[in-house]
Amino acid sequence: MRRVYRAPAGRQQSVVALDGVDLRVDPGQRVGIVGSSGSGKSTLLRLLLALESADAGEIVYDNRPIAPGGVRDLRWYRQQVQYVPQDPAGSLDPRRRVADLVAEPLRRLHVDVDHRARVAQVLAAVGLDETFLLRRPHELSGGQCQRVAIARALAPGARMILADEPVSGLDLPLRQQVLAVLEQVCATVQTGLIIVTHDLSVVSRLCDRCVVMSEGRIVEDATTSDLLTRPTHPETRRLLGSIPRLLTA
Ligand SMILES: Nc1ncnc2c1ncn2[C@@H]1O[C@H](COP(=O)(O)OP(=O)(O)OP(=O)(O)O)[C@@H](O)[C@H]1O
Repeated sequence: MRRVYRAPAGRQQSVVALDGVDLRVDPGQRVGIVGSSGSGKSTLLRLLLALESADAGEIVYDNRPIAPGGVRDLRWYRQQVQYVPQDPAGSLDPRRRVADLVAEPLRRLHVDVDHRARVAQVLAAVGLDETFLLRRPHELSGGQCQRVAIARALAPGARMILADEPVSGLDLPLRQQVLAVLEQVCATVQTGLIIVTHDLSVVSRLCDRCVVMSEGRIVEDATTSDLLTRPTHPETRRLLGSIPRLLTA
């Protein structure tokens, strides 16, 4: 796949955000996408979410090509592939209650299940009991907001969760809590995960596979344990060097 952002008239050069990216993810796989700032991670995620089109190449899911389009065309895909944003507090409508926030994708995507039961089920999966149903986002901690965001993603029955730096805005104890929730959810609900992060320790905890990006290309793609113990690309070694504790683990 290739994605180029054209320069506005009279401005600097176009940016090649992705070039020659070829990624196959199997059902249930948990893949970390790491790389330095500007390496193309978020662009890849936006393409996978069908929010933007590639200039060359395509996204294929279950043998069907995916392209940005109308809500109706993409409804089935949006049910299967859901997004957890970086800033949960900012992404949750402050006026709505948790029950309503989690039910919203069920309504929008016309998911034919008992909405009330599904909301309770996914909230329980992220460790929030019914006392949270009537709270609004300002009555939640950052970690609880992120749990609600994960519950929202799970609600339509997603088979794959795409997350962009889902714990980077949280302090250390909350990061650990949310990582534990994601870990547990992936294991119990058996959903796949593609997680964009700067942090290899997040990958080592959650992912069975890791893809390293540099300047719009995939420069290394390996099992997490191989990547952490036998990195082959200089960019991977550089990223590992920024977390020395992992090198000695
Ligand atoms: N809408 C856009 N218009 C122009 N250039 C863009 C746009 N979005 C991204 N880019 C450029 O594309 C390249 C890849 O950006 P991208 O956000 O995908 O990187 P990233 O690896 O996610 O970075 P970060 O870790 O800082 O979020 C960068 O050079 C960026 O400046």
